[in-house]
Order: sequence, then structure tokens, then C-alpha cells
Amino acid sequence: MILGGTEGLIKGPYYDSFRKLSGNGLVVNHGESWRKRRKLLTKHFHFSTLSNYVDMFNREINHLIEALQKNMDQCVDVAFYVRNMTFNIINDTLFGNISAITSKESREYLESMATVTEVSLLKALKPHLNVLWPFLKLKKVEDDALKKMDGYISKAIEESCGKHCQNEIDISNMLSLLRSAPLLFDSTAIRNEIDTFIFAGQDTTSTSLSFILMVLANYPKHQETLFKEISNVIGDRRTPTSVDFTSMEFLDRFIKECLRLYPPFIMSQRLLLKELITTTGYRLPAGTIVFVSIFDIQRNPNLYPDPEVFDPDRFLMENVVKRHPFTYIPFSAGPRNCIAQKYAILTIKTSICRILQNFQIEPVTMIDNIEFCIDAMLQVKNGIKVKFRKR
Ligand code: HEM
Repeated sequence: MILGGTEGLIKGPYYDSFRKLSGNGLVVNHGESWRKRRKLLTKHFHFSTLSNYVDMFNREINHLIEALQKNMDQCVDVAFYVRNMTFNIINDTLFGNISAITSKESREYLESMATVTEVSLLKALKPHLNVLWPFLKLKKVEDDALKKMDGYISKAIEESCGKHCQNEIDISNMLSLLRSAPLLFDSTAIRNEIDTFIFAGQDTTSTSLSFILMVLANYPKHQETLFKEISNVIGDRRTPTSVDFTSMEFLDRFIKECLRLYPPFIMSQRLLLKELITTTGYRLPAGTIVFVSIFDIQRNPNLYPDPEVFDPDRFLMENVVKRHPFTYIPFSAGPRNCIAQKYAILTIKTSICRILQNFQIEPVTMIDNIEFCIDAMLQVKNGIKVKFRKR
């Protein structure tokens, strides 16, 4: 009722501190402004646009593979490599192919975003800090990081416009799409939306990929099954296309089971504008703040027996039909679900195929020993480490 209905369309106060990062971008916006923007931006993630992305994904994944080859047989902290790749992919998606940005500037942007996210999370968890904020040293740290991010976005927008914005609207270039609707997006709104998409898309995808690599390393039998499926479908060709994925049934179930156990975005929060009475008779008055714990729902033993056991068969069709669709919500569900779900899954599938075509993965971080820690995304204490061996 909360995710699927209209009562829970507004995000709760937990999100307020993230407004510094993304203003009134799509994640925190609401009402008519959100509806109109969502409608326009949905075009960008239409299936026909998505298939064009696979070439770009493959190009960026080549760089990841080169970097991993240099570190073969060593203990590798996967987040570092994967984050760079997902950041470059999102940049290409937002700005088209631009070259003026150096890898140092990208790294600084990522570091600044991590600082601002950390500070925002701190303020969300300790709201009293907002009152003291102007007097704290952390304010300067936050302001400096925001300034660096702004400089980066300005430079990227300037180059992208010079290269791509003079012609007709190109819906596969998000900046061009945003600029095509000046009444909806003035220059501040454009920057807010760009920050939103980097913020919403970067860490979520890289966190998912890091956990998937950890799972692959820990379950060699599943890794082999997946490799055989990839070899059967792609054969001798080097790079997958979006059509190939329609025949990779195990890959699909494997990723779903990973996102069930390790959803990067662990909790959503909503503010109820109207009273809501649940089917079991609870009365939630208007103004109630509702936490929806994605992590707990997906590990609820009543919905998933032996929830901690990794079993991709849970996503065989005959098992899926027995569950309510909202028992599996790594991308949330209902009108405010993830706008880029198909895009993210395509990024993940392309990356996993290419990585397994090149490497065997061995565990360093053992699943039985991991400890989760609180962050904006699901995280493991001490990071996720694996070894890549030549296949
Ligand atoms: C595996 C990767 C991803 C996961 C697990 C994920 C998960 C989610 C979830 C759970 C929400 C709902 C948040 C809430 O209730 O507050 C959401 C919303 C959103 N996501 Fe994703 N996401 C992923 C990738 C991406 C990517 C790659 C992008 C952009 C390129 C993106 C853009 C957004 C946006 C803009 C929203 C807000 C939609 C709205 O409220 O209308 N996400 N995502």
C-alpha cells in the first residue's frame, strides 16, 4: 500500500540532508514537478535506447579488464576498480563521449561525492547537527567538496554542450534531453538532476557489482555454471550484445539472488500525507514516517525459507509466482521505483560476462565472515577482496 499507492509518494525527512547534494532532483522531488520530470526522463531509459548503450559499456569494461590484468593473482579491493568503471559509464550516459575531463578530476569528484554523502548521512542520523552546522569545522569540509563537484559538472556540461548540444535532441544523451525542456529544467535544475543521477547510479551499481564478485568467488560451482552459459550463448565472440542476455537465464537468476541478499540501497523512507489503514488493521495517521527495510524484507524467513542460503532457484518462474511481487524490491517498487533499473541490470550483465570471459575469481573475503556496516549503501567492514586469475 505504501510503495504501490499514491499515499507514500513523498520521501521522508531522512532525505532532506541529501538536498545539498542534489537539490530538487528526481530522488527527493515530489508532486507535479516530479511527475513531469519523471515522464520526460523515462524516455532516456526506454528499451530501444538501452540496447545502444552496450557498446559504450563494453568500451568502459575494457579499461576495467586492463586494470585487473595488471593486478592479476593479487588480492584486489574490488570497489576501487568497479567504482571507476561505473562512474565513467554514468558520465558517458549523461554527457556523451567527452575527453577534457582528466582521470585526476574524476577521482577528485568521486572523493568529494563520498565526503558529501558521508556528511549527509551523518546529518540524517543526527538531525540536531543541522542547528550547530554553521559553527562546525565539517561545514568547511562539506563546502569545499561541493565546490569541487560543481567545478567538475560545469566543465563536463561545457564540453558536452560544445560537442553534442548544437544538433537535434539526442535522447540517448541525458544532458541534451534535459536541455530540450527549459520550462521543466532551468540551469540549476539541470545540475541538480546530473548530481542526482551520478549519486543514485554510481554507488548503487558499483556496490551491486562488488557483492556479485564476492558471491562468484565464494561459490565456484555457480561461477562455472555461469561461465558455461556465457560460452554457450556468446561462443567465440568477445563482447555480448543486449540480445544475448535474453538467452542467459541462469545469469538473470544469479543476479536476482545476489540483489536479494545484498541490496545496495537497504532502506527507503516515506512520509504519509493521508491516513492509511493497512489490510491487517493498523491505522497510520497522516504525517507518519514509514521506513521500508528492503534488506529485512528480502531476508524474511516467511518469504524466503533459509534466507541466508544463496540459491538462484528461488527465482525460477514456478517459485516467483508463489510470492507477492513486492517481496523482492532491490529497485523499490511502484511509481517511485528506480527509473534506471533496466539500464543498471544491463550494465551488471555486460560487466559480469566480460569479467568471467577473462578471469576466474577466487575468494579472499569469505561470506561466512563478513560484517555489514552502516553507510549510505550496504557495505562490508574492511571492503570486499578477491583474486583474479587468468582464464
Ligand atoms: C543496481 C543498481 C541500482 C539499484 C539497486 C537502485 C535502487 C534504487 C532504489 C531502491 C530506488 C528507490 C529509492 C527510494 O525509495 O528512495 C531508486 C531510485 C532511483 N534510482 Fe536507482 N538503483 C540502481 C541504479 C541506478 C542507476 C544506474 C541510476 C541512474 C543512472 C539510478 C537512478 C535512480 C533515480 C533517479 C531514482 C529516483 C526515481 C524517482 O523517485 O522517481 N539508479 N533506485
